[in-house]
Amino acid sequence: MKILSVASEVFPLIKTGGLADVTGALPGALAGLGVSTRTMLPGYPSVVARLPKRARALHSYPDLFGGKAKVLGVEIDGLDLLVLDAPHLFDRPGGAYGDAGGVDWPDNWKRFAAFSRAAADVAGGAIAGWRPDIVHAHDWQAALTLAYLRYGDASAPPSVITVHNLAFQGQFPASIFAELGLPAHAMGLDGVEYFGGVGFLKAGLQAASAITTVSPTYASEIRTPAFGMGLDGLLNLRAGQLHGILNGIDTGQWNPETDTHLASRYTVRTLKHRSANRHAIETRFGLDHDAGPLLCVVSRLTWQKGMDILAAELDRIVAAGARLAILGAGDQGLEGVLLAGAARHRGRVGVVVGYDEGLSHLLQGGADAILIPSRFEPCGLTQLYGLRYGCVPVVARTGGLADTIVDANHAALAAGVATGFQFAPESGEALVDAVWRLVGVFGDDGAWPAMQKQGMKADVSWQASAKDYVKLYRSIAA
Ligand SMILES: Nc1ncnc2c1ncn2[C@@H]1O[C@H](COP(=O)(O)OP(=O)(O)O[C@H]2O[C@H](CO)[C@@H](O)[C@H](O)[C@H]2O)[C@@H](O)[C@H]1O
Repeated sequence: MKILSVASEVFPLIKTGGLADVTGALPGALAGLGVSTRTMLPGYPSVVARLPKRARALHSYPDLFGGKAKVLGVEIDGLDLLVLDAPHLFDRPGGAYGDAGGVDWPDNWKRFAAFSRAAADVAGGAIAGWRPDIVHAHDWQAALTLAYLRYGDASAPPSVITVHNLAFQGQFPASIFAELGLPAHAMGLDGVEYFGGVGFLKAGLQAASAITTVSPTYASEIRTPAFGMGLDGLLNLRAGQLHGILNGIDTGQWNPETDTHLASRYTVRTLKHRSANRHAIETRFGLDHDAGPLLCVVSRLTWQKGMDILAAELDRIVAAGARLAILGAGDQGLEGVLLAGAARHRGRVGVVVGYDEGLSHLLQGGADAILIPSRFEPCGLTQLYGLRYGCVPVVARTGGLADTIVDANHAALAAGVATGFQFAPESGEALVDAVWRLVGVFGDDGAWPAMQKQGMKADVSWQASAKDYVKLYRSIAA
């Protein structure tokens, strides 16, 4: 079976968050099940820089939304890629979605409409000798692919759309509709129209043969007004086609036994070797060297991730005897509050502002626990990395966090099945209460390593979920 995966981020070529991890790892897991994936992504500068000199142009456009464009076929790091090389849309400094200051590009609608147009062309057979059996679009940036297929190509292959985060919907004014090249009747309630404008994600949800999101709990949550972000009505209408398939992780990239980002590598049998990583973290974050629990955070600094809740509780977390190493970037107001907290608690709280893949591995490999106080979390990957690295997750009970962590309540501890700490509601009180519970278990040198080891035994690979995707692909192809 042949899949065309369409995504705006793919690790290791371009990553701003968890989407890239998933689109970079899933093809490898599917390959073992007899499913081959070609992944289409935009030709950002970081992607074009990785292309071989003579990458083959498999399809060309004299004019794609205002400039010349080509679809280049390459293989990089085992991924079979189709890169949309369209310099007028993607060759610019800054990030994938905005300038260096984080402000969204004003022509994002055009960039991702063009990307989707080209993906729909590939799905329809634009590349000689290759046509996919299924089109799998990820998030709003790829969603319009399915609308182009729905309104353009009667023989279009069946499709899946995966929602990695319903908070990002690609909502634009109605005035852009005329430039999308869709027929007039597409601008309707069951088409691309969304609250009077054009909704890219909405259009994809409407057109897809099947909808998935990245955990079973989030699949239920988004059917409620509290989590549906305006799309719960549509998702309820399409509930029969909505599936929650848990993310896995790339257990090759994330393996404490071989991870070159660590100061010291280890296995479930040599947990004591984590102490060198712990020491390296303390040095890097300017923290005291002591025997109390070292907590970490690896996160986008946003409201979704509950980083304001965390920032407001630094004093009480420090008072509980914990130290905290925070790696994050995002909201500049939050960066300031956290840096001020670190200045107030020298030696107890350290903050590194920025995006640093290697440091994120070191934190998982040396901190005792990772805090994830998200207000909502479609799946979450950092708790899965935490499990694999013996970095005990402390999570809000929501979305995929609720699905992947076994709370250390009395019964779970007694049965030896606990893998972390869950708290609810998503409040400062509940977070601090969970930290106190952690401090209690940390002081028990039987229970604590048992919990680390139990987490390390959890299956966080793609194995089970890749099978679920194959089942879904087969069911819609039939
Ligand atoms: N400052 C920093 N430096 C280095 N690395 C950093 C970093 N900040 C974050 N990261 C890394 O970025 C990734 C973030 O993963 P999340 O699961 O939290 O995804 P995110 O919320 O971006 O995406 C959405 O999509 C994913 C994938 O489906 C869902 O799991 C998730 O719930 C949903 O919100 C992890 O690999 C993490 O280590």
